[in-house]
Amino acid sequence: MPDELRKGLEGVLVAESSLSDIDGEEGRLVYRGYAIEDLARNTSFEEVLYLLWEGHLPTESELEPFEEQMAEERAVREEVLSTVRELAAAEENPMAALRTAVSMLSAYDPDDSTGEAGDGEIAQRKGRRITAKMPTIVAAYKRLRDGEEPVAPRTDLSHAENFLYMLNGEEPAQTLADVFDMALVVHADHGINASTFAAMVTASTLSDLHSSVTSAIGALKGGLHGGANQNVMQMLLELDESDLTAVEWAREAVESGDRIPGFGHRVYDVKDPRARILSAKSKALGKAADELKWYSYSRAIEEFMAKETGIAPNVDFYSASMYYEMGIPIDLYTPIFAMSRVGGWVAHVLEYQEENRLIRPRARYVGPEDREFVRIEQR
Ligand SMILES: CC(=O)SCCNC(=O)CCNC(=O)[C@H](O)C(C)(C)COP(=O)(O)OP(=O)(O)OC[C@H]1O[C@@H](n2cnc3c(N)ncnc32)[C@H](O)[C@@H]1OP(=O)(O)O
Ligand SMILES: O=C([O-])CC(=O)C(=O)O
Repeated sequence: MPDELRKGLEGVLVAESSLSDIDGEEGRLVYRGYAIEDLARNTSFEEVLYLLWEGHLPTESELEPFEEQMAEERAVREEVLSTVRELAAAEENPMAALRTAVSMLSAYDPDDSTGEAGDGEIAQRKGRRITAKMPTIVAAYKRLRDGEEPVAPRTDLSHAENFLYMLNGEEPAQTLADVFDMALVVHADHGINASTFAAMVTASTLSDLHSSVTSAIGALKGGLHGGANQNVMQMLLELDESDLTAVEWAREAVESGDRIPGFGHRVYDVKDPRARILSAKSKALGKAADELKWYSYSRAIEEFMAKETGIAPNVDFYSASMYYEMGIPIDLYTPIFAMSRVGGWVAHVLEYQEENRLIRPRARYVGPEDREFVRIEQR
């Protein structure tokens, strides 16, 4: 029995992985050896999915059928949409609605989950279907919640374009689709983060992929993980409503011991490279719309935090103002994160199951010992 306790599993190695690597001291992130900056600038989300799932960047002749397969899987059955309708009517949180709907997809998946146990090919097919369908669920939820009918997916648009089309009922401007596609690229994988680990823990019992992804969505939802992007925007809105400057706001929060959402990271000691990429986009979108307020608040908070605490922004900090500038409702930011991260969840499950071992850590028992049992009538 080991005696060193690592709360939060900090620094514990649980697996070997060739998917993504993080240099937390230098602020570098690579997917399968490619720098995130190069991927963000030059690849589509579909190419990144292919990279994560197949191990190499696709050639044009590999990418085309892959994109077609993904596009053909976008439609979601009426039974699932009708549950989404009920959840939207009940004002269920959209991450919770997504979690429920993804779980429900399992019932209609052509691959039977009973025979799945550790079968990589089945998990890969399911991974493709779940990834293709998640944007349809998120867009349908948003439209139903707004009293509109869902827009059916199209197969002639990219993953990013099609999501924005289903969300707004019209084809997006190319510049917006490109920014959104880049956001999907930079959120797709990040080592053994909490939601990926949740997916792996579930997979390690030889459960099915829908269960893994459902576990992961639940883990991503929390404010210490993916849910922080929504909290960042709520904070910026509250700051805007207040009489304080951004620096005064941040100082007050830090002095009262509050955590500023979008700051700090378990692995990075310096600025998250994704925050660098997203902050440039947030600035560019703000400039184009002649509304730099959200970016400027964010910059001022970043500068204050760097000077006063040395704590740097993570991926969730600038995605918030960027999505806001794109007109995306705040409570969809985390579901959008999930629409991208599902690529990493599936890849890690597939990789882990190649040499699966049940994940089962221990706790140091600190409860009472040797108590005398007393029957209920005598207690
Ligand atoms: C996609 C993602 O999941 S990225 C992370 C998204 N989450 C957030 O942005 C929420 C805000 N951030 C945090 O709560 C944390 O930084 C986490 C959860 C991300 C990482 O937590 P941990 O690795 O456990 O760091 P830990 O909680 O030990 O913090 C270390 C120190 O930095 C401080 N700190 C960490 N984050 C913040 C923050 N956002 N604001 C203010 N102080 C902070 C802590 O108070 C602590 O200080 P102390 O040692 O004086 O007590
Ligand atoms: O790696 C982490 O712990 C959190 C994170 O940034 C991510 O999941 O993208």
